[in-house]
Amino acid sequence: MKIVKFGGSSLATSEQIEKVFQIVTSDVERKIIVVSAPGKRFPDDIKVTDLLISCAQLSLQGKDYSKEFNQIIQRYSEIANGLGLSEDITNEISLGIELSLSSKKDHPARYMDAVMACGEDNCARLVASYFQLKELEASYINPKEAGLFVTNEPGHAQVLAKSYEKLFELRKKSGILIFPGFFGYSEEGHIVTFSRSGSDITGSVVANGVKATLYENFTDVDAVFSVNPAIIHNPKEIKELTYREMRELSYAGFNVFHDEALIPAFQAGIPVNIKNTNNPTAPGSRIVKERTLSNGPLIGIASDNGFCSIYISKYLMNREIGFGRKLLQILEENQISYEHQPSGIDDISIIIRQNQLPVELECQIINRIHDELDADHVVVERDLALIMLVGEGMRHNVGTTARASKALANAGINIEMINQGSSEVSMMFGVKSFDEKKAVQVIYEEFFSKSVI
Ligand SMILES: Nc1ncnc2c1ncn2[C@@H]1O[C@H](COP(=O)(O)OP(=O)(O)O)[C@@H](O)[C@H]1O
Ligand SMILES: N[C@@H](CC(=O)OP(=O)(O)O)C(=O)O
Repeated sequence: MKIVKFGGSSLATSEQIEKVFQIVTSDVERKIIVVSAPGKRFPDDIKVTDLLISCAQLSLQGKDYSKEFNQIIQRYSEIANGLGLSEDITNEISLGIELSLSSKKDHPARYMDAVMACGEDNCARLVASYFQLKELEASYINPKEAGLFVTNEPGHAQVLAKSYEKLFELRKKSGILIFPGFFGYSEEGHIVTFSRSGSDITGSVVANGVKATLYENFTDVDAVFSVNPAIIHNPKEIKELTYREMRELSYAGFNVFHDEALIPAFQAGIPVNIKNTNNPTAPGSRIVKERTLSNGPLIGIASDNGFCSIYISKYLMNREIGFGRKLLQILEENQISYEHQPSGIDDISIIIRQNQLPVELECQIINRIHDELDADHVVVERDLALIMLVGEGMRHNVGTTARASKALANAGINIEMINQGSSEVSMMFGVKSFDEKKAVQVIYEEFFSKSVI
């Protein structure tokens, strides 16, 4: 049994949904179909999820949301008409979204989640109706009925272990099941969404639950590329990569697959195949436990910006028991999570996402670090980008750091920080955000211009 997830780009129009139908019916193993909400039809288009967010925000502020609401209904209506479905389904969708928008607002984050989930939920109902119209035995399944239970963390749900046993029972259901992605239910019965792009997580969780043989993730590119195609034109395709490599790359900026979506599939040993809805016969990229190391040290280079570092130095920091704990406690008390923590003998840098550190908070934190830890220097550096070099081959290749730093130096790019991940499959360079693209380009040139992967 295969679990097949289709992303927003694969559900954006009726023509795309016809492709989905062809793909599903071309393989009898494709039994459970996880769908996102209709995504962008063209680069400047707005995803249905973003329109729902706008509606919910306006509604929370007591403002008129009819313009955005009509845009949403228009999207569903065009799809339904294009697929030859009756007007009834659009009317039902309209009523359902209106009902959700007029529900209780006493818990805004919970309200937002319930409205956002309408995107996937209605898309699943629509796809199921279309499959039925085509005389396929297919039905919509609600995540609560299926047993997808999650933590009560609005916008950041995590699956509860008890879901897996319940999801296994889906194997007994006949016909094709259309499962809405992106949300589950808390034990109290509330709708809770995963983080953005979280339908990938639903697919992985369901694949684990039913012990699928394969998790196919259909998107709009032929493969996972070794670098973001927005930075390098026509980059090399990755045929096969390990779970660890994909986790590092998606965390660091490859938004083709959600970084939290690997663990459930990995735990059940289920391979993931990223494929293209617009070119389904292309083999795509396979994410597996182990791969043969035929290429050079790297499989991919990812990058992301919007980081800052808090640099702290204090003579004999290495001998001071509890220094790190006290430092992290200051962050914890300010509800700040950190991403990396490169350190030396007398100094340490804490890398955090910049949006967690408004300027007022920065001053307070600097003062506390000076006062409570008696630090010699505390410096906050903003607007950093992190360039992540990833590859299982790094463990067996000497000189990777030297090659990357030489490429950066030749391009006149200053390295703000280097961090070798303890997993030994990644290495991170911190550069100024304005150097991000150039840094990725020169490192790509150094490692990929002649290699075969
Ligand atoms: N390294 C990469 N390989 C492939 N695609 C990438 C990579 N980095 C970023 N992307 C982008 O990810 C997009 C697919 O992800 P997404 O937009 O979430 O698709 P979907 O609508 O299927 O969920 C691609 O169109 C591509 O622009
Ligand atoms: N629709 C949700 C969840 C999702 O997974 O979407 P997509 O498959 O389009 O990335 C979002 O936009 O976040």
